[in-house]
Amino acid sequence: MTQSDPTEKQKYIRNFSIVAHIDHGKSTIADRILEMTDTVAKRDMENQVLDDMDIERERGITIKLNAVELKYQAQDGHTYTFHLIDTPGHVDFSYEVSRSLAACEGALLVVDAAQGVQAQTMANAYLAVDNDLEIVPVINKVDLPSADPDQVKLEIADMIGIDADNAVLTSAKTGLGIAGLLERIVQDVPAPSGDISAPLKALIFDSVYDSYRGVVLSIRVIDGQVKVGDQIELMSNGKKFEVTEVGVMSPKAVPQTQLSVGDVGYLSASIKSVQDTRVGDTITLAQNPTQESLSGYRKITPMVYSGMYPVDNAKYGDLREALEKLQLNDASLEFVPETSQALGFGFRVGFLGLLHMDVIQERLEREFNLDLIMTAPSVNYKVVSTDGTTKIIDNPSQMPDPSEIQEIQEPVVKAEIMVPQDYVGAVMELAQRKRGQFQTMDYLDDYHVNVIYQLPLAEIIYDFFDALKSNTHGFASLDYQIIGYQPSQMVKMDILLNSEPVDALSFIVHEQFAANRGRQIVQKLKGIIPRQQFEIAIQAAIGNKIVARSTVKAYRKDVTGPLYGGDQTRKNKLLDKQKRGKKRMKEVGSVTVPQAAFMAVLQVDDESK
Ligand SMILES: Nc1nc2c(ncn2[C@@H]2O[C@H](COP(=O)(O)OP(=O)(O)OP(=O)(O)O)[C@@H](O)[C@H]2O)c(=O)[nH]1
Repeated sequence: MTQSDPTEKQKYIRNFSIVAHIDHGKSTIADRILEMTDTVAKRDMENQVLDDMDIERERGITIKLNAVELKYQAQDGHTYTFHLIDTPGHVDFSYEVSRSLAACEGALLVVDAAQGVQAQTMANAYLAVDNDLEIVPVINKVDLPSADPDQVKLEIADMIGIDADNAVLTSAKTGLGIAGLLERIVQDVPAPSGDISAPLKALIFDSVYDSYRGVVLSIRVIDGQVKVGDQIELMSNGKKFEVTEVGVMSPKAVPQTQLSVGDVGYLSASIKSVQDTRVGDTITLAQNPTQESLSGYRKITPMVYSGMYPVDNAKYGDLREALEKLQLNDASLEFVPETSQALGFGFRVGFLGLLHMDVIQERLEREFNLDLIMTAPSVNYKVVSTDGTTKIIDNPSQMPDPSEIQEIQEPVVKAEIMVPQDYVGAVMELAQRKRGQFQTMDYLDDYHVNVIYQLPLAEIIYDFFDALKSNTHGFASLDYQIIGYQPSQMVKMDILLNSEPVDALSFIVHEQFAANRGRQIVQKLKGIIPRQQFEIAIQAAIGNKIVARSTVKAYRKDVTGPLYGGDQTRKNKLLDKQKRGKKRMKEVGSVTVPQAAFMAVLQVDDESK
């Protein structure tokens, strides 16, 4: 089959992403671009228009990728259609980056002029290179007094290996350089190369659930075209649907009659089940299907698992529905039903990291109005039994009896820590403490070192990143990937309340830290579990061996007791607070256990005794 010439429209399309290390200014650059192309009227311009979820605004981070269409009148007199796809920068969300890159021909690689190249700059640049994208280096925040664009150019060349002599210098804050950046997009990013006369081939790179329209897909048309009334087929499962609406985001949804080769837009087709659509899947026409689907995205597997239980057991169905809806947007979110003796019916949920977990929990509570109890996050372990079988365990309470275990293996990561040479000692000390094994150390230029360690994932997911930042005054950056499993001396710690083991409080810990962690957790729980009308004995045990114990004395609680006088508003406030706190408590046997107890294991410090 010969490829037909690109259409006139196609020649003037530019599809690009913005990639960067966190906080280097992607969202602000996107805002300026929207403003300069009059996509958003100045008066409607809120900061970071693309970050439209409340949580994103509040935390100032981008969680979901967003695609927006804008028109740009270039100096050559033509009007270009830009599709800008914003991507998140946090290490937890790097899978979103790879999804959006597959829909583009180019990437703006944004680097902070004061901070220079960081670990995620490199990781994202490599993803862009893997996707054969044209990279436009952008050095942002040149308004900062500490900006050193020439140094950053050298870093981009030395550390990433792309020519940065003609990098675009911008200040997204003042708007400086943004006009030049728009021209560079026209010149450097290639027009999409697909074939309009070929059968439809479109990539699903995102999806959201809308209660009126059903599932709304974000798509990139690679070949052919699609219009309202077409019968489409999802190539992974053969399911067919009739298209009810296609359009572009500009940045609000604007319906169109069709989407054709090179376009990035949305499509809805009365798809009711959130299970039917898979991000990374290919859409084609049922009548005239394409022969080959696009190569899917790399499969993303969760790193951390946590139990999620509704405080009110009657909300189990609501929780399932809410998780299903979130999963639609989030290919990496996994969940299966699980039961806990202590907490009742809930789900084991897999996350990419703790930030991801936090965000999901917050969305469930805010958007779906659910009160949840979550158990401490855990990685998964491979357990080789004495009978030779191997099982994957992602819930500590399912760990078999020690007498049946031949070996426990834990996931390990290759961690690349990029740091100025002065801090190498601090990094090594931290990694060593976290059971790391030194691999290699490379000088990236005269000043930056890439220190490579093999580290247990369990040590990395908790506070490693924060500890790394504080030990290096914020200069270190981290990128990691799971490389396999290694045998480790892990043990399961049980927590008993009044001699009854509480399954949801068990955790797995390295033998070396076990006794200390047992002692600390018992102390923590003593502070967290409120006094009740009877005494509560708290014990930590490995198998039958009790390693620590403590007691919460009986007490009739009256939070307003210590308040003198009759300040009723203050009293009411306290009572209100207590009532709200109650929502996140669970009766475990006869003991009332607050949410914080299940997360206490995250707060213990293996160093302090
Ligand atoms: N001085 C200065 N500050 C900037 C500039 N561009 C962005 N900032 C600030 O840098 C911070 C991070 O900017 P964002 O646009 O949120 O960064 P991001 O890369 O999108 O971050 P994530 O969405 O969290 O990945 C914000 O406080 C911005 O106001 C700039 O050119 N100059």
